Amino acid sequence: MSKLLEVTDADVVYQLGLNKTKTALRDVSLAVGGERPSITAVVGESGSGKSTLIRLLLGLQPPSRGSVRYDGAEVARLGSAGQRTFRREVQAIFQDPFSVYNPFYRVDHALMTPLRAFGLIKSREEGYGRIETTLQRVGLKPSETLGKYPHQLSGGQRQRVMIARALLLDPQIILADEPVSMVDASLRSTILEILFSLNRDLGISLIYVTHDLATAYQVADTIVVLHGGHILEVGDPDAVIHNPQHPYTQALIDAVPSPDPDRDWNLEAEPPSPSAFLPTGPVGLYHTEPLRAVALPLRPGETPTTAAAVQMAVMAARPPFQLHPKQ
Ligand SMILES: Nc1ncnc2c1ncn2[C@@H]1O[C@H](COP(=O)(O)OP(=O)(O)OP(=O)(O)O)[C@@H](O)[C@H]1O
Repeated sequence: MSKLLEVTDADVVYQLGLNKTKTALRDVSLAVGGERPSITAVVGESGSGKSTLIRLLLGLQPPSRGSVRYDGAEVARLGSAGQRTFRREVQAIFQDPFSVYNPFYRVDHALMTPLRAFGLIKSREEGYGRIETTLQRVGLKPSETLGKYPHQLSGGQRQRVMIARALLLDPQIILADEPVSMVDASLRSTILEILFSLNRDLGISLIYVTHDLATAYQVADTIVVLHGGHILEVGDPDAVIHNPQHPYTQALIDAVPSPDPDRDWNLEAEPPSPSAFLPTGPVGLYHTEPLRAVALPLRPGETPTTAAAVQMAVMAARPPFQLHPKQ
């Protein structure tokens, strides 16, 4: 059982001028953690209020109405010891890890500093021991990572170092804000799998904030659809995808690139290999009729669709289907 982070009936209203306000979130309620470690995906387009929600959950933005509670206590009213625990146990991973690093320090510094700041280590050696174990946990080789400056790492490595940095603090909850939007398509599923394993193996609850319904479906056990600062729909991924209650959710589903039966493919030409279009790992097909299929990343535990079926979907797809062409 992990600690519960809970937003209840919250509004966030920004003051734009003397008489002008902007309501970025209205009547939002959301709970993460508690009885069972969970993965909640918050899906919304630009301007829907995702960043505001993250700031609210991190205690960086006070609600204009309603409450944000962690382990039963109002976050805004936590004393200094409570604040410290909250800041350690609720970690965030942002979309552009480069902006989080100080370019003048080696990554060791980014990893050691929080360990020292929270008094979690007694010596440099102990720190390096924990750092090396944690880097391995996220699939990085310490010998290829430590001693490097941020610009000497790939985007995917930087993002994994950020996940390691969060993990070092032994968090209860991780808020991941578009964690895969800036990494190479072929790494996307690897990073999502790492996040998924933190939940499955370490019991960490995750909030995965994204504009991408497909990856939300892939990892989450609950999908929250945010639009214009409102939560329009909440449910388990299958219910949300197969039986959306709100037209906006349907529009999001429709926006997932799908095959176009009218597309005139030159069948004389060598058909493209599915892997050229779908490097994010095995896929499942939604509508199984030929030429009407929608390929989405597989969720853990699902059986992959046969390569032939994927090939058919790819052949029938219009260009936007090539969402993640190999670089
Ligand atoms: N500090 C602020 N002052 C005034 N308005 C703001 C402020 N921050 C955000 N907003 C407005 O609140 C709304 C929600 O913004 P927010 O950044 O939370 O959305 P978002 O879903 O994260 O968008 P994006 O994906 O583009 O970052 C937007 O209309 C934005 O212009």
